[in-house]
Amino acid sequence: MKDTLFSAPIEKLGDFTFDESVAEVFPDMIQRSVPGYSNIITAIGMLAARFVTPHSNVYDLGCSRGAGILSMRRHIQVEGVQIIGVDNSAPMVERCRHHLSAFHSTTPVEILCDDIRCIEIKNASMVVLNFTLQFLPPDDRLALLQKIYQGLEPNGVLVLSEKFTFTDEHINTLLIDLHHTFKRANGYSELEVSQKRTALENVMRTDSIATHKQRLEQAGFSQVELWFQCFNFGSMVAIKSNNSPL
Ligand SMILES: C[S@@+](CC[C@H](N)C(=O)[O-])C[C@H]1O[C@@H](n2cnc3c(N)ncnc32)[C@H](O)[C@@H]1O
Ligand SMILES: O=C(O)C(=O)C[C@]1(C(=O)O)C=C[C@@H](O)C=C1
Repeated sequence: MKDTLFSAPIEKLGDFTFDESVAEVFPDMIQRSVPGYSNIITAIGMLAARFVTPHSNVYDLGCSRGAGILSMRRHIQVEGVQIIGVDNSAPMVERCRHHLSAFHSTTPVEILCDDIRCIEIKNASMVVLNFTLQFLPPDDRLALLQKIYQGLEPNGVLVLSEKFTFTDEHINTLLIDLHHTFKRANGYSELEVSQKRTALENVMRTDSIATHKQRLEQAGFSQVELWFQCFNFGSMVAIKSNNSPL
């Protein structure tokens, strides 16, 4: 379904939430809003083919309607893998479960309606945070990454995709502007772009690439790299090294 949520003037613009109306249009919204989204989803599948090991767990934290899970599941060839998707939006979880059940697979998937800060992560070969960390309060981000690091097995991978801010004001303005041009090219009006931006202001706090790298390293990851960037959006991989002390 087409996203027209911000197309008419909204008198009292509240904070953006992943409610019923957002969940309904979400695939169209994210596809038209995030440059490179499809490439990232495809690459998550390619990474799953390389990193997922037999008899391990795979987590998609903030899985929304399950695009990342489907991509991983299609590429997992090893046996005994359990995929766990987590999202605290009930309307997203409902659609995710329904969508996944339409495809046959031998790899089981469990979708939990829960807060990613509360779940246990263990025996993981791959963890995905695809545009989710930016919605956590900044003070909670390090603890989540530490929990992920501890739950990963050696050689396990974390994929972290985010919208970024840039410390150079000129570059920051340029990349935000290019993102808005991208959204306009995808059919969003000036009003839609600006109302969504205001709605996101209090709920989505973005970090710089340098902040993400530092935080990942602080959490324990020694191998961290940005593998994709388009304008102010991108995706990083962080690998738990083989000779990790933890
Ligand atoms: C931008 S969407 C993620 C998109 C999705 N990963 C994909 O690739 O299609 C962010 C998701 O994170 C979920 N979310 C945000 N904070 C959360 C939290 N603390 N616990 C669980 N889910 C959360 C939201 O409900 C939303 O579905
Ligand atoms: O639409 C925007 O401007 C965004 O920042 C995109 C973004 C995201 O980065 O997660 C914000 C909220 C929606 O979940 C989909 C995409």
